[in-house]
Amino acid sequence: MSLLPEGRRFLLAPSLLSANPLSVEASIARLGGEEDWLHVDVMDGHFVPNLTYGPGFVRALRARYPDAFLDVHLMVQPPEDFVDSFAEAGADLLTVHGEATPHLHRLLGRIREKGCAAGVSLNPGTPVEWIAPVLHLADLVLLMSVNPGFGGQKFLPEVLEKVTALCRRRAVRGESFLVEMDGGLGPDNVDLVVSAGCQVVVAGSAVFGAPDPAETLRRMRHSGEASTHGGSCGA
Ligand SMILES: O=C(CO)[C@H](O)[C@H](O)COP(=O)(O)O
Ligand SMILES: [Fe+2]
Repeated sequence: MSLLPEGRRFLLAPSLLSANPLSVEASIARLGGEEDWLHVDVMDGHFVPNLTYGPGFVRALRARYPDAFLDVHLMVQPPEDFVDSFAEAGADLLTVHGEATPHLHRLLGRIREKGCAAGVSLNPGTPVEWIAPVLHLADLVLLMSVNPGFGGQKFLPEVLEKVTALCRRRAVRGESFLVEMDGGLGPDNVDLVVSAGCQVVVAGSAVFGAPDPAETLRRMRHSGEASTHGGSCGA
């Protein structure tokens, strides 16, 4: 299964972490329908030093936006305890951190059994070799380009090497996972990550902190589409 619609080079996933928590609907309306996915950051105060939403938030999003693609980024430990409830709440994609469980192989299988696409994420300090044995079970790899826990941090360019390594491996093995980048992204650097081969770009503060979030997404789309392909790794 590929999550990338035919003819699309990359998708934009605004992160609700930077939306106004008192008026999430109004924040989503300000995206003007320019978003491809809605990125939902779930934090447990244990795997990461911050707290956000539970499955009830995803259930409410699903009820209000039945056609939205809900990209749920689980920064929780152990993720095994939460996969079923977020799947049943209506997530489309559940991404778990490779660092958060010794049972990644079993867990990715469980996510698919629950009817969701399965994603695996890595912190900036974790090498891609860590997840090599499970890549055939993944629909998406989410590379953190900041240390997880907070929005508004600076993009760490050293993670671009991981995109190159993953794209090479994907081509050699004929695998189909997408590569998503998350953290410190916006109109000024989307071209860099799309040309490196990323197919999903998350952006929180750059979108919701802008005077016109819809226009910011249009600028990001234009910049990413105009970027040059990065050799054999370009999407
Ligand atoms: O997973 C995350 C943080 O752990 C967020 O998705 C990410 O930080 C997005 O925010 P910003 O674009 O402001 O960096
Ligand atoms: Fe995220």
